Amino acid sequence: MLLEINSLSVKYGRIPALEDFSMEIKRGEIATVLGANGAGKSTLLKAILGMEKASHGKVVWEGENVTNWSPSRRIKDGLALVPEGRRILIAQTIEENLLLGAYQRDDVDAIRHEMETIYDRFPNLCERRHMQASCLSGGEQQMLAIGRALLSKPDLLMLDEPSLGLSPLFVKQLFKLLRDLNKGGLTILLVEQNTDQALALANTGYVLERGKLIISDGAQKLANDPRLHEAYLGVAAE
Ligand SMILES: Nc1ncnc2c1ncn2[C@@H]1O[C@H](COP(=O)(O)OP(=O)(O)OP(=O)(O)O)[C@@H](O)[C@H]1O
Repeated sequence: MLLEINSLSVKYGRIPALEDFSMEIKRGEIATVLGANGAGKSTLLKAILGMEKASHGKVVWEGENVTNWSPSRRIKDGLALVPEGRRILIAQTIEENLLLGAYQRDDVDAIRHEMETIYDRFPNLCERRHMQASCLSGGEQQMLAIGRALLSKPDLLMLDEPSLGLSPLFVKQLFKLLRDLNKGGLTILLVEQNTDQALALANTGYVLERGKLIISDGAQKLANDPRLHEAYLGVAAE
C-alpha cells in the first residue's frame, strides 16, 4: 500500500470540513475523489500533503505515519500536489516555474534530463521556456503546473480539479497525459468535477458529501451508481 488514510478529520475553526475519512491507494493505481462544491475534496488533498492539520486520524505513507510531517518533508519523500488554480508565478519564466518543483533536489544532471523529458512532452513550453509564464494559455499553464510537480519526482501525484476551465481539446490532452504517466508507473489521486472522464480513467472512486465519505467503489461500478448523481444534485437518498 502506498498511501493509507485512517479516519482523517479536518476542521476550519470549529467547522468540520472533512470527517472520519479513510482510503487506501495501492502503488500504480489511479484513485479519484468526487463530490459537489464544498464537499471537502481540496481539504483532503491539502491534509494529505500537510498543508491543513488533521484534527483526528492518520496519514500513513509507505507504512510510515507522516501525520505530523511538514509539507516539504512529504514532498521530498514522494508526494506532490498540482493545486486548484495551478498557482503559477506568472512574472517568472516557464523554466523558473518548472525548476521550483525541484527546489529540494541537488541532482542537477538528473533535473536537466527530466526537464528535457517534460519539454519533449510539452513542446509549447519548450519553445517559450525563457518567456514569462503569463504568455501561456490556461491549458498550457495547467501543463506547466503538472510539469513542475513532476520535477519533484513524485511517487504519488495529486491533482485538484485540473480540467477546470480548460477547452475540450486540452481536457482530452490532460486525461491522455494522466493515462500515459500512470502507464509509466506513477500513482495518481485525482480530484475532479468531470466525473465521467475521471471514472473512465480511475480504478477506484470515492464520493464525498459535506465532508463525509458516502460511497467508495470500483470506478466502473461507481459510474452506474445512482447515489453518485444524488450527491451532485444535493438530493438526499430517501
Ligand atoms: N481556509 C478555510 N477556512 C474556512 N473554511 C474553509 C476553508 N477552506 C475551505 N473551507 C470550507 O470547507 C468546506 C470544504 O471546502 P473544500 O475547498 O475542501 O471543498 P471542495 O470539495 O474542494 O470544493 P470545490 O469543488 O468548490 O473546490 C467548504 O464548506 C469550505 O467553505
